[in-house]
Amino acid sequence: MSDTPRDLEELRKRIDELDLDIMRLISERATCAQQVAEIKTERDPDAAFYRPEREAQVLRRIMALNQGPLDSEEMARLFREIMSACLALEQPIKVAYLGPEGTFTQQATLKHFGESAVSLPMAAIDEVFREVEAGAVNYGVVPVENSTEGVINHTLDSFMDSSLRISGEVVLRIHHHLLVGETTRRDKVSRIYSHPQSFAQCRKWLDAHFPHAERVPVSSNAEAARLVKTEWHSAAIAGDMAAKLYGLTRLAEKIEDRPDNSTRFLIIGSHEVPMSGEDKTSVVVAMRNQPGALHDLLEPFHRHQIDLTRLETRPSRSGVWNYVFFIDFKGHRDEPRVTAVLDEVRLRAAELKVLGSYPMGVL
Ligand SMILES: C=C(O[C@@H]1C=C(C(=O)O)C=C[C@H]1O)C(=O)O
Repeated sequence: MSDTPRDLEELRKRIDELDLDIMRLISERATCAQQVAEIKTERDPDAAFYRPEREAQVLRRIMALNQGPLDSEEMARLFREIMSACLALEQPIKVAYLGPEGTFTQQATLKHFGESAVSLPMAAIDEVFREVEAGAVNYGVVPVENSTEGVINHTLDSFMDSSLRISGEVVLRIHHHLLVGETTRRDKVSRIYSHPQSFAQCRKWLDAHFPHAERVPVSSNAEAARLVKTEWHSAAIAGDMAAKLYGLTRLAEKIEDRPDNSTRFLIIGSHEVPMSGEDKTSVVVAMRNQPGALHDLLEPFHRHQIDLTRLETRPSRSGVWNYVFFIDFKGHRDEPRVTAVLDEVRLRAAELKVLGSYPMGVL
């Protein structure tokens, strides 16, 4: 490629012009979003500005129409931030997440709502639920399942007692690193801190590389990173956010045993979300303890050709029935075939609770 000063100068001039165009267009977009907010408030003074189904549609459209050279996910991420900033102009959205700061749940929160959201760390999953229930925040974010380690029971249990709805999902690729501080003697690492889930996700790597180091489970990856800061013989297994927050460096990168290791998080709120066109529904069903109960439950889904994406069983905490099933499937509760299935299941079940219909994760 020719790289004479003249070409460079011209390209930079063109970039300056384009930046002005982009700025003008983003400002015009922000003004439109402000006008949408005005119309919403005129119609209903308590209207929610944030519309998850509309945001999902905006991002899907961008991904479908993008022609490169940036890849579609990268392009959608940029638009995610533009929307986040437009929304914050009206009212920054407040989101409680399972903390502390620097956890993967915070990373998922920012991935879903963008950097302009106000994110508030909570000490436990039920605290996230409580903050949303109390109306102290607009939404909450909690982990629900990991591709290596399976379901996070605490989150499922919290849904049993809550009236909150699921209003979205976000899937995050989880990359773990072995992190050390400035004073760590790298050849003398004798203790490794992490969350038990992360230890489980990196078990083989640890057995191969640090078979003799003591593995100390702590309440979060971020807590592990915090502890390492002051201990010269310790390391932590944690992600990028925790590394950045505590100024740690990576002794080894991406040490998770499975390269496709990912965690799914749920967005919880108090509103029902209208159809976005590509939706999922989550329900919890209690069945009586009798032969064929699971077959009876699943048969209507099969007959109506509804795609199940997850099925979990939890022990019931009430004596009346023995099985509680958490089911995720494709479709929105307002679609006729979904309504039909739910009506049928309701007849067969001891109890059915729709936890929410929500857009399938886009980013
Ligand atoms: C502008 C709107 O409101 C909000 C802002 C959006 C945006 O910037 O595109 C999309 C959905 C809402 O969260 C809208 O409902 O269209």
